[in-house]
Amino acid sequence: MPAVAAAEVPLPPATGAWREGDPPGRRRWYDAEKPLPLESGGELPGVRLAFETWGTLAADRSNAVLVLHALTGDSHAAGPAGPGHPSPGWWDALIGPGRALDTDRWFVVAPNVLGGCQGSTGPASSRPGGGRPWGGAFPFLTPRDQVAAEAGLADALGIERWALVVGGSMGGMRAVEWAVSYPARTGRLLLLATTAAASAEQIAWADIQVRAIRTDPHWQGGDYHDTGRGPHAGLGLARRLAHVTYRSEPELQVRFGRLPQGTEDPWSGGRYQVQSYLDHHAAKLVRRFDAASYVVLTEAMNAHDVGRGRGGARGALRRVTAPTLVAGVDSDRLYPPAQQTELAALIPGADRLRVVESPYGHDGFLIETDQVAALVGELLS
Ligand SMILES: CC(=O)SCCNC(=O)CCNC(=O)[C@H](O)C(C)(C)COP(=O)(O)OP(=O)(O)OC[C@H]1O[C@@H](n2cnc3c(N)ncnc32)[C@H](O)[C@@H]1OP(=O)(O)O
Ligand SMILES: N[C@@H](CCO)C(=O)O
Repeated sequence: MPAVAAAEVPLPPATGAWREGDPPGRRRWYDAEKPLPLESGGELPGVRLAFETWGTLAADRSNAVLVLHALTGDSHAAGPAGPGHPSPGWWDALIGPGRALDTDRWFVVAPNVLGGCQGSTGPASSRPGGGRPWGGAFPFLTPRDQVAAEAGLADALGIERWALVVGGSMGGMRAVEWAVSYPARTGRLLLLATTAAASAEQIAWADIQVRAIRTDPHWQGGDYHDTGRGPHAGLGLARRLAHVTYRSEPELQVRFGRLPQGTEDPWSGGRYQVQSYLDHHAAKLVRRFDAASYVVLTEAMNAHDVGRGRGGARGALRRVTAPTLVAGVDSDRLYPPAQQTELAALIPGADRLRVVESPYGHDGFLIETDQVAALVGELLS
C-alpha cells in the first residue's frame, strides 16, 4: 500500500462535522454532535478534537493505530516543521514509511487531547455560540473524559478497534484508560513511562506548577484570554520546575556542571548554563502553549487513577484484554520504573517490565526512539 499524504487520505463519513483546510495541511477536526458527559458531573458542549493522520485506513479498518501525546505535545506526531509547527513531529523518528509505525501498513491517528490548546477544545476556545473564551469557567476534566472524547473521534472515523494504542507519560495515562474503558476496542497496548495512578509526589510537583501559574497577577482567575496578556511568568516558572523533573540529575551535572553561561558571571547577576537552559525551555513553552490549558491538563493528570470506582488498580487492570508491553526509563525520577512494574504485574496480557536505558530521565520516552521503535516492532510483530 503506498504512503499517501494525510491530506489525501480518504476518510469515512463522520458522525460529526469535519473541517478541512488548516494551512499546515494535515490537521483536521472532529466536532462531537452531543455534549460530553463529564466524570465530575455536568457536561461539556461543543467538543472539538484536532487530529492528524498518516497512512491509509484499510477497507476493513483493521490497521488503525492511536498515538497519544504527553502534556505539552500535540497532534503533530510526525512530519517536518513548517507553518503552524515550529518543531518536527515529536515522534517523527517512529512514524513514516519503513519506520516502526510503518505508514505503508498502518493508519496512524494522533489527536490533540481534550483540554489542550493545539486545535482541540480547551480553556482558550470560544464557548459554543461564539461567545468569549471559556477561561476559568472551563470544566474540570479527567483522563476518562479525554478518552471518552477520543472514542467519539474513533466512532467518527469508523474505527471500531485500534490495532494498537500507544502513549507515554500523560499519553500513557490515556492509553491505559482506553484499555480499561474499552477493552474490546484496544487491540494491543504500549505503555511508556506512565502509571496506574498519579502518585503523591507527582501531584506535589504538579501543585507547585499550577500555583506558579495561578499566583501570576495576569492569571485573572483564568479569564485572561482576551486581555492581550497572560500568566507567562507563571507558566515559565512551571515549565522550569517541570523540565528539571523530566531530566536526570547526572545528565544535568555532566552536561552543565557549574559552568557559567557564556561570559555571564553568576556572582553578579549572570546565570549558570543550566539556568540559561531552563530559561530557554520556559520561553519556548510560553510561546507555544496556553497557561490555562497547562492547568487543566495538569489537574487532569492529578486526577488519573485507573482504579477509581473499579475496585482499585488491580480490579481495573484485570479488564485489559490487549497484549501489552509496559516500559519505563531507567533514569526516570518523575515516573519511576516501580510504577511501570506495577502496571506490568497487574495487566494480564503484559509480561515483564521493559526498560529503556537512557541518561535523559522521563524525557527518554521522547528521545530514545530506537529503543521505543524496537518495542513497537516487538508488539506489532
Ligand atoms: C509529545 C510530547 O510529549 S511533548 C512534545 C515534545 N516535547 C517538547 O517539546 C517538550 C520540550 N522539549 C523537551 O522536553 C526536550 O527538548 C525534548 C524531549 C523534545 C528533546 O530533548 P533534547 O533533544 O535532549 O533537547 P534538550 O533538552 O537538550 O534541549 C535542547 C534545546 O536547549 C537549548 N540549550 C541547550 N543548552 C542551552 C543553554 N545553556 N542555554 C540556552 N539554551 C540551551 C538548545 O539550543 C536547544 O534549543 P532548541 O530546542 O530550541 O533547538
Ligand atoms: N517533555 C514532555 C514531558 C511530559 O511528559 C512534555 O512536555 O510533554
